[in-house]
Amino acid sequence: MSRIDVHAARRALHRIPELGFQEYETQAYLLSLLNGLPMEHLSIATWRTGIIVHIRGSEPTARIGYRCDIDGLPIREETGCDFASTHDGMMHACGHDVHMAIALGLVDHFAHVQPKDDLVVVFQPAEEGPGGAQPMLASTAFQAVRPEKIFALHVQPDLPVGEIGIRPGILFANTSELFIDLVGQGGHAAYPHRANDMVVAGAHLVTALQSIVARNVDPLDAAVITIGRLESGTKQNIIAGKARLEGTIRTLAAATMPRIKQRIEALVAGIGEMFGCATEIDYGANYYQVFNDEELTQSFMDFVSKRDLAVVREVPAAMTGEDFGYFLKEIPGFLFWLGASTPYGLHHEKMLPDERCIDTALRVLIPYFSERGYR
Ligand SMILES: CC(=O)N[C@@H](CCC[C@H](N)C(=O)O)C(=O)O
Repeated sequence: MSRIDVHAARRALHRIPELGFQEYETQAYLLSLLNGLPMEHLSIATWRTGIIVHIRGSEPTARIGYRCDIDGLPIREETGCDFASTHDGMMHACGHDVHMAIALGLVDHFAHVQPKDDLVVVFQPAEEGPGGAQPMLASTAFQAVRPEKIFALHVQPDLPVGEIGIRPGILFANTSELFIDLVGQGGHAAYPHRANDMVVAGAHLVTALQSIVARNVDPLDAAVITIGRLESGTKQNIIAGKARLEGTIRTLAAATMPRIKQRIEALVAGIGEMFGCATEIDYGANYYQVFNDEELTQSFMDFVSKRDLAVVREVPAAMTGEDFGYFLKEIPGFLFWLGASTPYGLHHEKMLPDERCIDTALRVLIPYFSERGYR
């Protein structure tokens, strides 16, 4: 019987990163492996560029979900590894190649060893944006096999292989993307008084935005505003008539997000007044916090520790975002960090998880699902 080599699959997937909702090659590759498995108790459905695998249990008392994400990032890879991205300017720099390999390992195992309960393994597109979880959750394909509990993981560069990090309650922040356009009047560099310089306006705005977290948010309530991209101008002696800021807002408390947005709107309106320019704000994709079901999380931590399957660390909440939060808003479950021992952080062009973490994840998850540890 054919088995999936999860390490080879991870390397193959690492070579072909694709952006959200464009994961066509990824989907085709995943399907080529999944379709080679014994099909006696397996059904495979697709949803856009995602895949939903339903594994029927032998004595089902519940339907349990496991979700991985499948998209890459617009980053030019600099790992120098021999299975580096072949897609120019794109990279699996957030570990989704590893996440997919683990999900493949689960399907492979349970295709050969039928689980007692039904399992639904979800390969979800567009986690990095614009957000695949919400529409996938609402889709007929997902609702047809909707699980009663759902689980996921994310690689964590800072934790060594063999460790997992988790906490009951909030683990990841609420997020909102942020896009701001400033439109003024360009002109000759030597005649600033006849133009309306959007480089200066953009620079003022980036600086002004820093005051929101510093001065409008309770210091005991964590929040972040990061501007990751600032684009303006075309040439050194031309005054720029446009500027675009792209960033993200993160808050641990859901109620802080609208307050920050109000302040951003006030500051952007102020910049419009100050520089006499038109302004536009777009909040792009918003992700709901990842809130781990407290009872399920605690019992998972005990399950893993008692069987010595991995070292379990209770970690603080992080300001990362994950649209898996939308699954957890509707279906109880949890997400945990999987130690991946790499010196470079998530979204870094040299980030390369130690792939032995795939074995840790399978060592933890296979008994958890087989023995119905979630009951
Ligand atoms: C785990 C991780 O790195 N997730 C991403 C999620 C992206 C959210 C959204 N596109 C945004 O930028 O706000 C993260 O950046 O935390």
